[in-house]
Amino acid sequence: MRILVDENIPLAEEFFGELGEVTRQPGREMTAASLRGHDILVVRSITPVNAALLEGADKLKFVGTCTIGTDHIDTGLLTERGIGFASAPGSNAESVVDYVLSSLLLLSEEDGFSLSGKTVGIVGAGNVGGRLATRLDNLDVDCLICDPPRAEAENREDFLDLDTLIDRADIICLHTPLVADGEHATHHLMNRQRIDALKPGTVLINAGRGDCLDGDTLRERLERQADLRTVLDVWEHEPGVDEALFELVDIGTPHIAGYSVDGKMLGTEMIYQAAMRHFGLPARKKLGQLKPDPWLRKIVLHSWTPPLEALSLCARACYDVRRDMLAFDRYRRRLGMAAGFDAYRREYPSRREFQTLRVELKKNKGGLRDAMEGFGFSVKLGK
Ligand SMILES: NC(=O)C1=CN([C@@H]2O[C@H](COP(=O)(O)OP(=O)(O)OC[C@H]3O[C@@H](n4cnc5c(N)ncnc54)[C@H](O)[C@@H]3O)[C@@H](O)[C@H]2O)C=CC1
Ligand SMILES: O=C(O)C(=O)[C@H](O)COP(=O)(O)O
Repeated sequence: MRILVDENIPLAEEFFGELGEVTRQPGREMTAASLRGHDILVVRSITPVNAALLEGADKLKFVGTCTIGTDHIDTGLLTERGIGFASAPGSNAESVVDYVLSSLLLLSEEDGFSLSGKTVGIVGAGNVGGRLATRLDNLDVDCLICDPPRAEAENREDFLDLDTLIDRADIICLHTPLVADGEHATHHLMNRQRIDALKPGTVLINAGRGDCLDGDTLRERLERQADLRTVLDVWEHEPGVDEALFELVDIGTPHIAGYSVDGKMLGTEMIYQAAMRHFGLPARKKLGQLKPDPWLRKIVLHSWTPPLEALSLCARACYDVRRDMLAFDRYRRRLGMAAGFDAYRREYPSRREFQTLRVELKKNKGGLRDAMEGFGFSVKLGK
């Protein structure tokens, strides 16, 4: 078999090599011509798998995307053409939650607020939003949820509509998929009326999809009144991000919230397993054998540390969003926005999830253990 794989997918040779020849290509350069003769296509979010690309599907039997989002895939067309398909739901959800928590820690340090005094509104409570709610809940942070599809399916009367959530929350986190139409469409879910309704001081985070938020309107609001705190990992028209909006946000990163080593490698493994199922073959390779050890395995807190100090110490040691903000800024100054956006993602440095870090506590009191576990670290009580 011949397998065409995006250049930015780790362990593709290790997983897919047993099936045949693996060819790498930058995702934005994949065309019908490059697809010809391939049996399997493995992509990331930057490759639209649509009628134009599938012109070259002369032998294609299976498409996998090593991502959670599937808005770049014409799944209906794949079904019509009898081509198997799989995505990697949940693969990098922990990584996105780490990103959001690191951003919140940074803003809380800069502005001198405590997360425990804030109400966080989560829009889209699936794998990412649901895990974020659990971790915040563990820290006794009040969470409000807006997720109309789940509210309907599960009869959840405690979920709110988006306008009520905007009215009540101090921090709003968008984790919706991009859905173009239908009852629960999310294109410009944060539209002019909702962006104008944001209270001064609101923290707005978008780590879902850029098109879920009307970027021009947000830019206009920030130009008019610099009274919001904004964190954008996803943008309209990536990689050609609006420079003026980028300059105005507090934390701006190039769609890397889900870029932990753990999340990316799990995505590859999930697509490998799905491909093997599709072809009726045994999936013998396991990620456990292939994943590198984290650079930092353990932190020992020798004496009691106030929980918030301990959290930010360990979170920063594991993943600090500042690294991505500063590095991306350097890349875009050197290469220009679009080239810098893609180059930083391609050369992304190693990053491990909070759950890979073991925190050893010599003394546990004042809810320290609960706070550390609640934040996602694995905790051991030492002697
Ligand atoms: N920035 C990044 O690097 C990453 C971004 N993502 C994006 O985040 C999205 C969410 O990821 P998951 O939580 O894993 O997906 P998921 O499919 O597990 O959850 C999405 C949730 O959004 C809800 N939803 C759908 N329409 C809605 C609406 N109109 N209003 C409110 N809620 C709505 C769904 O009911 C579902 O519970 C992905 O679709 C992807 O686009 C995912 C991973 C990494
Ligand atoms: O999983 C998703 O959905 C994502 O948004 C990816 O983590 C983003 O990575 P790329 O596919 O754009 O490299």
